[in-house]
Amino acid sequence: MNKLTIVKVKNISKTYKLYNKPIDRVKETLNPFKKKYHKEFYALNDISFELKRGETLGIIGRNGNGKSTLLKIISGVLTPTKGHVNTKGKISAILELTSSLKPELTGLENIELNLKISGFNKNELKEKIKEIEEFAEIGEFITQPVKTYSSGMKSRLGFGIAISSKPDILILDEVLAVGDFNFQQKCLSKINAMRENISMIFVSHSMNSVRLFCDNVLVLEKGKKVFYGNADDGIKYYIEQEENEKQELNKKNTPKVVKPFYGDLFHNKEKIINVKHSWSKVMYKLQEEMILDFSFELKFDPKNLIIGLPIWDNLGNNITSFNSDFYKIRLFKDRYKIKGSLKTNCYFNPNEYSSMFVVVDGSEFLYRQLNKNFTVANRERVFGYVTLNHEWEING
Ligand SMILES: Nc1ncnc2c1ncn2[C@@H]1O[C@H](COP(=O)(O)OP(=O)(O)OP(=O)(O)O)[C@@H](O)[C@H]1O
Repeated sequence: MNKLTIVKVKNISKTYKLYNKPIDRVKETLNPFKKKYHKEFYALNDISFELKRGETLGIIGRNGNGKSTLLKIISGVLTPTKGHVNTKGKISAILELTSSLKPELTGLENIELNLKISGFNKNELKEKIKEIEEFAEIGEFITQPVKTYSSGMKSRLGFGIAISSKPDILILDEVLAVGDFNFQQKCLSKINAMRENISMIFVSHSMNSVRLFCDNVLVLEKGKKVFYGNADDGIKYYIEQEENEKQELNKKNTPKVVKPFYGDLFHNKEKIINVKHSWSKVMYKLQEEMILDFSFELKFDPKNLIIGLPIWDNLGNNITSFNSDFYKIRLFKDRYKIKGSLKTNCYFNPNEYSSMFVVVDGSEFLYRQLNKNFTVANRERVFGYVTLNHEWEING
């Protein structure tokens, strides 16, 4: 191991046997042919890195990706299935702040016990106890059994004890996630003051703390090392990855798109030709003016011409429909040439919509074809599917 290297983690893997049913474990033990009834689960998969003196390494990753398992292996609480860890000097691990505390003993007795285990002599003890007492701010409860403490008090005491043992390697697992703001600040400044003299491994979900303290970052994903290097780059990598996953999840969670039921598409070319219809834009914002321009020619004399414009959302719900009875059409040579537009305001929720251009004469369909889809994109949402143009009149 290099002179400056304090922790060397080499090809660490930790596997667990996963059984579908508890009985499978018994079956496996009793099977004369050593038949396997379990699946192998990799909590950690071939992890290697080195930590140098004075360096702080942040380990980040989402829940269940192996961070705590790695810390436990480095601090000797767990043995790896494969690989090995070499460490130089004294390790103090705060895996669970309160795990080192004995509930029946008082705060003072707990401090004393831990300091003795850490090898402090009688002369040093008094001063150290005072230091921890001051840090933990337990007040008169320091002479009461720890089982009577609040969780915040236990955390303060646990942290105080752990850092006072003058470790060479300090391992911190989410310590800053507990306790109130003041306590967190106190821990942070204590950690900061110790940084230069010791090596630290630091698990946190707070990217700010990681950015503040860590030189390097190890990103774990499903037990694998997916990034190791400079803290800023590591955080960027992690955040980008999280964003991508969120997007994937959103895609999965979006309801299955059902093809809207439009009825049969239809075009009677004997009676209607040169039909054009299009929305002014493909994307609208809330309240924006929407225009559908249309034109067509009729090869006959209509009795009661109606243009319809039904609209569906992406799930096939028929949101609304515009209808126009109109007669004012001008005979142009042998044809009726019609040109017009429908204007409305966009009061639809953000979504993708389909609409149809329908021409009917009395009860006879002449034309039923889809327009190009339009999308409504805005941050604000309306209540329900759509908001209708309206005015309130309220008299007090
Ligand atoms: N004793 C065990 N038996 C089986 N699986 C285990 C055992 N201990 C941990 N695991 C699994 O190993 C994986 C890694 O767990 P670990 O606690 O290291 O994750 P983590 O990244 O620290 O998560 P968190 O951020 O939630 O603390 C998880 O999927 C967990 O369910």
